[in-house]
Amino acid sequence: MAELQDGTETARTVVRTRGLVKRFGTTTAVAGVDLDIRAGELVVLLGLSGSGKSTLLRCLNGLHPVSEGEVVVHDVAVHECRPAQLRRLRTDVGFVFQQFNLMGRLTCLENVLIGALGRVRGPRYGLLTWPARLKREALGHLDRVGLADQAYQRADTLSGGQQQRVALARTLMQGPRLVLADEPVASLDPENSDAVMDLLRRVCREDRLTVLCSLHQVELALGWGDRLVGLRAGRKVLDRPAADVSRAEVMDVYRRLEPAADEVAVA
Ligand SMILES: Nc1ncnc2c1ncn2[C@@H]1O[C@H](COP(=O)(O)OP(=O)(O)OP(=O)(O)O)[C@@H](O)[C@H]1O
Repeated sequence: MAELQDGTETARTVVRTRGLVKRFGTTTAVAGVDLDIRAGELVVLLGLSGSGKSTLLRCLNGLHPVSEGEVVVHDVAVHECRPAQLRRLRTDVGFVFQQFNLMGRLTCLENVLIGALGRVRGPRYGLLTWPARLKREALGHLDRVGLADQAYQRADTLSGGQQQRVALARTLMQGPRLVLADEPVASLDPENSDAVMDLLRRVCREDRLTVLCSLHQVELALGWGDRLVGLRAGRKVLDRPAADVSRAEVMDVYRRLEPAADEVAVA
């Protein structure tokens, strides 16, 4: 938190992009986005398929090098980072994927411990090779996501919702200050989607984590986001507190692009 001259506190900016452009060949996926995200916010990224949500998320932790513009995360200029600096930055930035990316044949506990690989030297083969304090910590994270009883069960025997909660526990184990979640509930039913969003919201509040999460479901976005950011064809078309946004305004983000005049078919 930064302190203002009058003594009040203002949340510090965790993510700042200016004129962010990402091109893939002739496709412009992100077309000049300015974005500021403050510590402790849960920001939801909305937009049609192909509007640039995943690309924007991946530019924030350097998974995609930017084509133009600036990306600053935790005061690190990501657009100028060398590979070693990017690796360091990523220990501070968790990434949650739609498909969980768990190691199915490993237990839930081992999967969570993978989040601590950056904190130990050398590879680990099996539970016995992990320090007891890290195992206790991992069990604590599993408990927090409601899966302590499944700690020694193979991850691929869990339901999709449970697997995503294990993936969240693994992210928490990493100890990040920023979590980027790319459609974390896209393959879950409504009940499990709510459970995962509730968890994201809780870690955001309790640990003062900052979360940027892309979603397709308008109701979830309105229900769980502090702020909604809408993308259309790579441009930011909405950026407001969720409490001030109507459903109709969110639906407008999903409006199909009008075809250009010269593309309109003539009979
Ligand atoms: N690695 C890539 N190579 C080439 N084009 C890409 C690549 N990644 C994304 N694109 C293109 O960039 C545009 C934005 O894609 P992106 O995946 O960011 O959209 P999205 O909003 O996340 O879509 P979805 O909701 O379907 O995941 C699309 O036109 C896509 O085809």
